[in-house]
Amino acid sequence: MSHAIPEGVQILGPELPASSAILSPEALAFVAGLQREFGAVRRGLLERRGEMAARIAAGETPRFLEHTRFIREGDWSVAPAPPDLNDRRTEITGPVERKMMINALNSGAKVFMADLEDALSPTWENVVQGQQNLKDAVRKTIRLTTPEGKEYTLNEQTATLVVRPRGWHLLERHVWVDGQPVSASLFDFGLYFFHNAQELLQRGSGPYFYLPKLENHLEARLWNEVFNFAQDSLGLPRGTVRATVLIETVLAAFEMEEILYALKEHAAGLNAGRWDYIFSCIKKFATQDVIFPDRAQVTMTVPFMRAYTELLVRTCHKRGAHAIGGMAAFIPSRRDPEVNERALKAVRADKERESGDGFDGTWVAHPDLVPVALEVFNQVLGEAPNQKHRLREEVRVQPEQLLDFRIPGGKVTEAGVRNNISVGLQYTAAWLGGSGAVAIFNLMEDAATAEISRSQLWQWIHKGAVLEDGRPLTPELYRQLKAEETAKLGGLPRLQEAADLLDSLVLQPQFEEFLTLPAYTHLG
Ligand SMILES: CC(=O)SCCNC(=O)CCNC(=O)[C@H](O)C(C)(C)COP(=O)(O)OP(=O)(O)OC[C@H]1O[C@@H](n2cnc3c(N)ncnc32)[C@H](O)[C@@H]1OP(=O)(O)O
Ligand SMILES: O=CC(=O)O
Ligand SMILES: [Mg+2]
Repeated sequence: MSHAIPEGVQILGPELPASSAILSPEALAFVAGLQREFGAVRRGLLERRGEMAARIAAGETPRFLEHTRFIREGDWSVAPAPPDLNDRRTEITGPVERKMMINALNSGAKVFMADLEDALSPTWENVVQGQQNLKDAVRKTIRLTTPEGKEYTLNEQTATLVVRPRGWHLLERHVWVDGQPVSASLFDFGLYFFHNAQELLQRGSGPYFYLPKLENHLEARLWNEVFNFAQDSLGLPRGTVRATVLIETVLAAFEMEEILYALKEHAAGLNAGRWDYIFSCIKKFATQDVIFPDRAQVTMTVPFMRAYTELLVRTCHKRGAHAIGGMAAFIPSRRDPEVNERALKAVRADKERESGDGFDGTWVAHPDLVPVALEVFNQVLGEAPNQKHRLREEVRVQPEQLLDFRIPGGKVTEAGVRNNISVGLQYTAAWLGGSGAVAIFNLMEDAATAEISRSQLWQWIHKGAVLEDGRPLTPELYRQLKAEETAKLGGLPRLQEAADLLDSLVLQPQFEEFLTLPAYTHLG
């Protein structure tokens, strides 16, 4: 690289057009400072995840924590929301890709969650260019002219920007600090914060984040320490950062209050990240005698998903925090009116349930879904920015309800197996090609939904699931169905690599923690 690199930092990725602006010596020094301060604690917390998983595999049942009872019984609230994060009735999400970011910011949604996580394939180019796109979005200079000559610029009024860095389990292998790859969370957070925090404040906004895949309040506490360190380093007041935590692991559902408490003045709310949550339920109990039915049957209205979302709303409102709903995966179509109508109907029903339950806002995956989500939430909220006054004190959720994964009428079918195989293949191939969110069979698929598909296949094969027609799902039957599904996908780029990855994920005896960990070794 042409510019100086701080002592102890190595850049292994190639120089890109955005490198000099994004990977400046000062920005890299900031990220290296975070890594040196927090890298060891992060590793310790990941080890703790492994220990907890082993205890559950040995039969321990998660419970609300005894030693944090004082938090649950204490009288405290999170800090009031900043003005541009008080009305979150519709939030659009999408990867940090230039055209989509402009479309999302212009979509009419109140918030845009710019995603470096589930929706982004973290190629070196995607993460570095993504930071440049974010920098331009903050300064409102983001624009694009397509090869066909179509111009994209920002409207006068745009959504509030919230950024989702990658989860604690991931590394950014193109940047090393003192001989180790840097934490992807610290890399994504650090670069965004360094380049934009001051600018955002001057513009009347702030550095706002979504925090993914936390498993417990100690991981939230680590984020809180990162925020304090980052704010102190740049001379910004503590409490400038605002973070909304995705409750998208089954263990985090037992520590929702503790997570808000750990983030103290930085806590903004919780989000019901349904897809990773389902994945986590399958994963954490993968070695026990629980068999989940076809993916399409694990809906938001099954008892354990109701218990989790009801508890989330009650917890948030008790503490003055926003409760944000999740992503209905139905994708509208501008080409097929029937698909479009089906998607709008399904999304409307999902948003009606959420707004009726007390959520203050929700996620949508596509600009054409913003109007329906807004309409549904407008009906419930009217002029009010949120419905935090609905305390939902009647909600009582026992640990057993969060852990009772039985689904009345649930079945594993050949169609369900084929669907999981095909989605696993198509999504992994797209991810390897640099796209982290894709529409497959008219549904949004991203890293979280794809995890469900491959973890179900593992579970069905390894726990002896029997299809509704009486056949067990053996490795041989899986191989046969996979060969047929692969043949249907013809010349899809990176298909063979995706098929090899899927085979190893579903056939190996041990359950792989995240599909993106082995897949990342194949990425540019
Ligand atoms: C489990 C979770 O974590 S959920 C959150 C993470 N997942 C996501 O954020 C997924 C977000 N959604 C998407 O990525 C996309 O909607 C997809 C990939 C599912 C479908 O995208 P496409 O196939 O491009 O959809 P389609 O062709 O209908 O797009 C029409 C237009 O809408 C735009 N668009 C579609 N989705 C989005 C979005 N989320 N944000 C902004 N613009 C979007 C397209 O760029 C296109 O714009 P153009 O007309 O200017 O060319
Ligand atoms: O990140 C959201 C989810 O559903 O997973
Ligand atoms: Mg997720």
